[in-house]
Amino acid sequence: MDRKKEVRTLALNRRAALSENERRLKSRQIQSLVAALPEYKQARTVMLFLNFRDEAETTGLAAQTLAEGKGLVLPRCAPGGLLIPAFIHDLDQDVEPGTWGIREPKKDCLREANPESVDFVLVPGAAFDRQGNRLGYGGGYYDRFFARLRPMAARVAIGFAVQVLPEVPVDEHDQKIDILVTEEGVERFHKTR
Ligand SMILES: Nc1nc2c(c(=O)[nH]1)N(C=O)[C@@H](CNc1ccc(C(=O)N[C@@H](CCC(=O)O)C(=O)O)cc1)CN2
Ligand SMILES: Nc1ncnc2c1ncn2[C@@H]1O[C@H](COP(=O)(O)OP(=O)(O)OP(=O)(O)O)[C@@H](O)[C@H]1O
Repeated sequence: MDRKKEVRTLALNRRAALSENERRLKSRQIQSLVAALPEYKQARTVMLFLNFRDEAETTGLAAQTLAEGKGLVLPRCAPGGLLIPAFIHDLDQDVEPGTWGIREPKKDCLREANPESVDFVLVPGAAFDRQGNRLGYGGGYYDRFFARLRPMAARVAIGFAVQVLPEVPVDEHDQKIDILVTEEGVERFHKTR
């Protein structure tokens, strides 16, 4: 647990050291790479997250997803480490700051999505390695949520290259991602499910 905390802090500090300009440029590259993935192109229902703190920006990708007529799902944080996936149709009107100040689907008009209907999931993270492991912020939200997806749904993490480390610590419950996208390119991992 302490090891995870250390590695999380290290990676988040590296991310925080990027300038606004670097972040904007790299975020653009990351979003283009994601949009070019066959898994994204083929997806009818896409679950993204809207960036907070100094994460890579995802708003452009969300706008593109809506413009392409795909179903856009965003997670809402609920007690117990639970994520509620819900459809949104308008990035301004259907979104409000949730528990952690993250922009999430409005609580009073939640149009819940069945996790089984999601084809593509964009996954945030604090640190990643080249074996498909990911370390989150410690909420366990995504590890719990992965269990509710169809096995064939694509789990695609994004982050800046400075967040990729030789090895991140993992526990029994940690689930692997299928693809990692940074501004430097796309890495695919062997699906074991
Ligand atoms: N944009 C975005 N949305 C997301 C995530 C994410 O990483 N990025 N999540 C990915 O899972 C979930 C939110 N997870 C979060 C987990 C922890 C904290 C947080 O602030 N934790 C405290 C420490 C709490 C403690 O240790 O008791 C902190 O960091 O100060 C925030 C969000 C769902 N939505
Ligand atoms: N599938 C699960 N079922 C029950 N508890 C879980 C599950 N996954 C994670 N947890 C619990 O959630 C807490 C946080 O886990 P962990 O540190 O792995 O989160 P993380 O991967 O950093 O976060 P996230 O998945 O939100 O990005 C731990 O206490 C862990 O035991």
